[in-house]
Amino acid sequence: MEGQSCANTEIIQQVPSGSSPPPFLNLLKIHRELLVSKIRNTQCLFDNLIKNEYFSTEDAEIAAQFPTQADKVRKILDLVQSKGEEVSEYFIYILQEVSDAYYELQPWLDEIEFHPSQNIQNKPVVNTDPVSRYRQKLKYELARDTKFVMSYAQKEEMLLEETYAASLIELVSYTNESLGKVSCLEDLFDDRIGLINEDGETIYIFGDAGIGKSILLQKMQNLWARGELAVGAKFFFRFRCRMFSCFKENEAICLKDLLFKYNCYPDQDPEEVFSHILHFPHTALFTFDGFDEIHSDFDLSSIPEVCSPNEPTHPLALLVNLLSGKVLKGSRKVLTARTGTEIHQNIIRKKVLLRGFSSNNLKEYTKKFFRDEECRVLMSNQLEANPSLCSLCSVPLFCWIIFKCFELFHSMFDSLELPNYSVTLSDVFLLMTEVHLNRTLKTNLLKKNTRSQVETFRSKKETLFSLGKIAHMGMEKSLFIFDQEEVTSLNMSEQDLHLGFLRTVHDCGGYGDQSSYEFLHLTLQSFFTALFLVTEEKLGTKELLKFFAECSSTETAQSTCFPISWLHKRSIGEDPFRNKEHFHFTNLFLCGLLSKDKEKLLRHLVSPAAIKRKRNALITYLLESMKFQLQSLMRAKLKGYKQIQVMPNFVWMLRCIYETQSEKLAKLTVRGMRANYIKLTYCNAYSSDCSAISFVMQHFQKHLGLDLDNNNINDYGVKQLLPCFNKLAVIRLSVNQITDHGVRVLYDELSKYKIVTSLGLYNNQITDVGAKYVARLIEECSSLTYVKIGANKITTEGGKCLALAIQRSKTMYDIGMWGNQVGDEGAKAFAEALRNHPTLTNVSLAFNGITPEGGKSIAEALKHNNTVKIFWLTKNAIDDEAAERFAEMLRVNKKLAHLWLIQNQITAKGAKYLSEALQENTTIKEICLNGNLINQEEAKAFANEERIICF
Ligand SMILES: Nc1ncnc2c1ncn2[C@@H]1O[C@H](COP(=O)(O)OP(=O)(O)OP(=O)(O)O)[C@@H](O)[C@H]1O
Repeated sequence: MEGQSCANTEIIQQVPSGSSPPPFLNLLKIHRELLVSKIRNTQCLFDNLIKNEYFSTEDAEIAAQFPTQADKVRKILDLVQSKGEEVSEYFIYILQEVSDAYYELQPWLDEIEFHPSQNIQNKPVVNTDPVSRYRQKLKYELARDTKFVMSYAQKEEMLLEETYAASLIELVSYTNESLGKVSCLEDLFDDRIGLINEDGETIYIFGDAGIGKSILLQKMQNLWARGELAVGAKFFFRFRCRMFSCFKENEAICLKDLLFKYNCYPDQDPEEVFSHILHFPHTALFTFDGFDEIHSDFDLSSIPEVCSPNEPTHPLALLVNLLSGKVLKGSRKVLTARTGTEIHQNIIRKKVLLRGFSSNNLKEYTKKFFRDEECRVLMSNQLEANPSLCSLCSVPLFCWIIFKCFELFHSMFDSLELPNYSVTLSDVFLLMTEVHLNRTLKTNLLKKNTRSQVETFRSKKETLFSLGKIAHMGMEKSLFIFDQEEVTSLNMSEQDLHLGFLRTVHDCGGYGDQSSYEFLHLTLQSFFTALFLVTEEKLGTKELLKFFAECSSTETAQSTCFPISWLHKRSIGEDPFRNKEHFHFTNLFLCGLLSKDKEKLLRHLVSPAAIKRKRNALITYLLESMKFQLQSLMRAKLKGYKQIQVMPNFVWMLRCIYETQSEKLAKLTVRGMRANYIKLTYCNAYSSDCSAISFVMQHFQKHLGLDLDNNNINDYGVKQLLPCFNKLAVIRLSVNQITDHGVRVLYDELSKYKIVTSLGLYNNQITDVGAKYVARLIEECSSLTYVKIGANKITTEGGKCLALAIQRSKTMYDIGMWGNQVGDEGAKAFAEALRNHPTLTNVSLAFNGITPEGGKSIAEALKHNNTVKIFWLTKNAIDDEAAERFAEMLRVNKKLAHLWLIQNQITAKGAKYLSEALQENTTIKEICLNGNLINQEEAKAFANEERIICF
């Protein structure tokens, strides 16, 4: 040590005074052993030193003849040091520049704060290290190959960057209990979370078909290639598992072949590269996609226990050895498979479950998919409008298909102006089927798929039949899980089973070790059942319509919906609360598949005669059923209207009619209604149902009342009503989810036709913006006399606009504002409207934050009003002083019949004013003071005045 510091002093002393070049030679001396242990590649040093004439070829030969790498490095260091400061500096510069080869020395370079002089920086350095050259090649190829995502239908390419959205990734235990969420892809390799088996080497990612396993691996590969996956991997090898089952049984390859021949070949010195990988296995990362896709007769139990990386073996055995760590122990492996694939527990290090899109992920994906904001908003509304579509969208593949359908619809609507073109659920499912069927073409990576939908369906006819058969068999028995025997008896091929419509189910008991299957989504089983009903050539009418009968289990439904006796089938003791959605969906798809425009496709699967026969049977049935249902509905007569109140089942009927896209059926339904006021309240109708509702309602000849109160309709739903606005005289949409945008649509449409008399918007999400549209409607449509817009988010501003519109209107009869926040200023504006209004009869400003000040203005205005009969001021802050003004008003006003002052702050004093005033007023029928500050004892004072109600 002492000697060393002496030598340093000596060197430093040699530096000419006035300049202070860094002591590079000295650095090489001090850190000699570190350099010897970390420099693995000497060729690159030789190449650069010779090229810059710092070394002669003899120098290189002398150093190269040493048998070990360490001795070679020692000799090089000796030679470099002997040649002085500049060569030493250039030597360190090589280490810095070829960072790939000397990556282990990068921390050291940081530590010594190495900054080469300008002279040295001007000297060239070439990277001739085969390992780092190989790494660069891997990076380049992966970056190139992962830049684009081929769409599932294989018809277009999209940039990964612009396509990928995060999804729900969960670390789980062997038994799939959650161990935490993965927030970034590095978490997958971090042993601090989700480690379940230290000895396992494989990170096992699983999830359903189309959930995003492959794209997740692609994202991982792309990040690595761009240097953005900080997990310390120097080499990245990716494989599709299906490749391993393409070999013949007697074929054998060794690890080197697998890496180099079947992945990426090193341009220089493969031996050195391979030996580097063998020496540093932890720097290699593998991804194996789709373990479920391996189909081979190869006997995995025949894999030998001991294995060497150099020994050729069957590729499948090599895969298993890699995954289990018998070959290249310490390397990292990521394996994906569909849910239900059997993987040996002992090879698993971590288990990762892909759950698809959360609602936030879905929003992000929607943003990426639809660049155009208008389109994006429309799509989001549609998803909100349709819970069955929305639930399908948690599976990214389905989401993509649904978005594609929407895009198509939107482009047609915009560019070709086909306002009548509508996408039905059957359209979406047909596209979904087409995409899945095209999966089999996935192997051909270079060729885009140009097959039409017809060709795809025709070529996969048998597969569709098999799937239809199994779905139908299950639907008949209410069976959703199929065992191997059932599958075999229906001749389902292995390939059909793995197309992605079915998934394997485990732990369902009773089936022993054999696999069982279920459809990926229950609606898919319904769809295939319908497809079976349509494509089974000889199927009779009874069989065809069987599931309509299944939908009617309760007495009411049975007696009201289904008039055809042979369709009735209900065993005693059947559970009336059984969920019937899958039957409803089957019927829905049956209607869709038998619609006229699907015939072009389906006649390739079944004869046109059979389709026609079935369509006729279906239409006849729907008509009879509709007639029967309508006959038994509750009917009432309102002023000028004949009302019917329909049941939730009726919404399914409308959905079916819409799916048939049959105008004739829609017209006949309207005729059969024999009513012009349709009450669809509490029918659990969603916005998407509004398409079906307007598809039928637009055929009314005259004005129509449509009551959709208490459903799940949002702005999107309002838009879907577009085709029937020209008929709507009464439109009630209270207790739904309508915002200002929906109100804007209402204004635009209703003001065009000016026939609306009554508008119900109670309990929605309307703000002052929406209130202004309603105000304009009141002003512009003298027909509008009845508006309920309470329980929204309207404040003073909106309140004032409404009041002003009412003031200007010569026809307004009823305004309901219960539960907004117009406050005193709003109340004053309403007071102005009341003065001498010619028609206003019912007014509610209940629960609107009105204090005595606002109350007084109203009382004052009512002195000058001769139309209002009922006034609600319930739940405000009216006190005795204001009550006194109301009392004064009652001495003058001779029209008001009901004054509601429930839950205010009136005491016995205020009540006394009112009671006294009644002596001069015979028109008022009641003043309701319940919930004010009057106790039982005090109330006795007004016992003689029946019209004062305190309790
Ligand atoms: N995270 C995601 N972001 C954007 N799109 C996605 C995402 N995940 C999946 N997709 C879409 O779904 C399609 C199917 O995904 P992917 O091929 O990764 O599914 P998979 O789980 O590997 O399915 P399979 O088991 O059928 O092979 C993709 O082509 C893409 O359109």
